[in-house]
Amino acid sequence: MSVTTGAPGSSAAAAVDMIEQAKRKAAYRAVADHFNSEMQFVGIGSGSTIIYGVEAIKDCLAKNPPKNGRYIFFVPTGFQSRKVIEQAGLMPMGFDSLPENVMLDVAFDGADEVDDDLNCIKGGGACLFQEKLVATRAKKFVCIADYRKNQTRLITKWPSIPIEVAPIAHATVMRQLKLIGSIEPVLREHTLAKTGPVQTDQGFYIIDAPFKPLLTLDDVKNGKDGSGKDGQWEVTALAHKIKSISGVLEVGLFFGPNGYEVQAAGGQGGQKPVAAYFGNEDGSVSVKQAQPPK
Ligand SMILES: O=C[C@H](O)[C@H](O)[C@H](O)COP(=O)(O)O
Repeated sequence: MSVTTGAPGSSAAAAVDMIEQAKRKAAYRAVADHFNSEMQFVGIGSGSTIIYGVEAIKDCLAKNPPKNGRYIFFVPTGFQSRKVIEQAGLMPMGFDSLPENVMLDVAFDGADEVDDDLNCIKGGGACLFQEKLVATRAKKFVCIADYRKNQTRLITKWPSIPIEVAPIAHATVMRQLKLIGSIEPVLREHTLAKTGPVQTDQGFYIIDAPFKPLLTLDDVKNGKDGSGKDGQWEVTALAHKIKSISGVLEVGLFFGPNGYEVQAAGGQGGQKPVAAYFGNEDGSVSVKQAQPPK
């Protein structure tokens, strides 16, 4: 996760403040559109933007508390996420404690980049495995981000795909990634005081794998070749290819049918969001959304 800072009063500080305001605006809109106090189970993602999502939920509950002393359970996607839930005074529930047949009413999360088909790159903050578990357990998965994440294709501004790997397999996975066209994948390492590889909540490593900008399904329908020839991939094809490498726990591409489509076909949730909210520089919010069921 990159964090830009600047001296108070400087133009860098003003830019940071504008980005934070954009995230907050997007979060409040997303929560207003997709959360209410009658819900019972809500997924909470990871990163800097979801903090505003939880703030918006807390504000909403202060105005409209659940009736008859009922609790809403908030399911985290990792350590940081659980702390955010606890610090807001909300009730956390571990993913593995969810009753068997229960779906989350909604799950909110950030994203590193979102394309025009609502495919996402996630894992910039080293969380992606639990995020995918939670997203696919939700009736609707909703992303919140700022304008920098809103792109036509993935790997436009965000440079690489985070991939969670078993430590023992990291070198062999990196070799495989190069063979399928990744341009110099790197093992993510700590950049501050501690040295060594970043470890996820599962004790795994993260490889950041750059690729050429990814094609959408529309690009393929319009005749472009996304099969990986010359390292040019369509999102879904690449996600399956990476997931099939031994040693990969999860890939930070959220793709395929969204929750509405999966449920219409008799399944549970989907890993692609049904809506993504982007706070803009001018204070407005842009929304990309899938067609809700009739
Ligand atoms: O690993 C981190 C998660 O996928 C985050 O949701 C994603 O990186 C977005 O983070 P942020 O809200 O800090 O931009």
